[in-house]
Amino acid sequence: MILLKQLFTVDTTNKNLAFHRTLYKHSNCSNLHCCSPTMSSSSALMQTSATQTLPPLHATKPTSNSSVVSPNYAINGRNLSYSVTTKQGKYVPILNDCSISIPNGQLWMLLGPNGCGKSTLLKVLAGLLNPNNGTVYVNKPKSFVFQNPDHQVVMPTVEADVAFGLGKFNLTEVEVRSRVAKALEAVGMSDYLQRPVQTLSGGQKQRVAIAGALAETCKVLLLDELTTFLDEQDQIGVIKAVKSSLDCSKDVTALWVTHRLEELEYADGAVYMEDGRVIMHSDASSVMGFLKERISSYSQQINF
Ligand SMILES: Nc1ncnc2c1ncn2[C@@H]1O[C@H](COP(=O)(O)OP(=O)(O)OP(=O)(O)O)[C@@H](O)[C@H]1O
Repeated sequence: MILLKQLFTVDTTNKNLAFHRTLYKHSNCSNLHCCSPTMSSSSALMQTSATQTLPPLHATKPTSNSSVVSPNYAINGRNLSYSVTTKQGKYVPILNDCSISIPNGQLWMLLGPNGCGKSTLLKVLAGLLNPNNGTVYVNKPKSFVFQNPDHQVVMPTVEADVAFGLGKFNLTEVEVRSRVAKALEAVGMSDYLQRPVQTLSGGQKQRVAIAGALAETCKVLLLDELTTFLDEQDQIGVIKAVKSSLDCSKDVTALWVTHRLEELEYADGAVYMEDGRVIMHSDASSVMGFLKERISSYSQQINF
């Protein structure tokens, strides 16, 4: 496992967004192109020294080039490229011709070394960034949950926080309570209804944030490295909560950005990125096998 972490944790660049969840509670994340994330000015496509020495890649599983809107895919991004031009006028490519298709009702992981473009791709899919090229289809409503648990919860109690986004639906009090109860059950937090949010652990806050999205009947969860700040117990709690909420509802799809390979065991499928490109897009066990082989080649190389 140490080697896996070496491969996936070389560049410790910024985490560059501190958007507050309230923004998304009001907007439902569908028309946020106007939000302008504060991006790092560090150079893009920062390939890690570890992966530079690796042997050539396996063939990437081809993805369909069919219609952008497919009833089978909750998320379908085709040939997405994204670049920025710095204040100094330097052109910085970040995503290069990325295609990604996530079937309805499944939990997929978006994996890759630090700085390979995972968060940027997720933000493009969320509509937070406009791609320079390509097309995006994501089922609505969609919700984006950020990695810092303290940015996720805004109300004094768990119940109030999960109910917070429901104001726009004109629901009766009974309907609100029922949605909140169902959402908290889906993430295993039913017993925490009246808990002050400041007494929750980081993982519990993440689960409350996910419950808030589920209460709003979101169809797609875009989850950006939720376990980064959590201890091991909390990490497992959050990933299991996502899995069980998908199992409960059947029509919620989740894309989970991570660089922890051990989380792959909970996924139906995975997309592996390097250097701004999608390298592999397949079922979870194939991607795991591919990455293990890659890590083994790497460890053989550094032993000589
Ligand atoms: N606005 C920007 N200007 C310059 N470089 C940027 C900008 N936005 C992102 N980058 C760079 O693009 C690369 C990809 O960033 P991104 O955050 O998508 O990577 P990541 O795979 O999510 O990384 P991590 O695992 O560390 O979170 C990084 O090198 C980052 O510094």
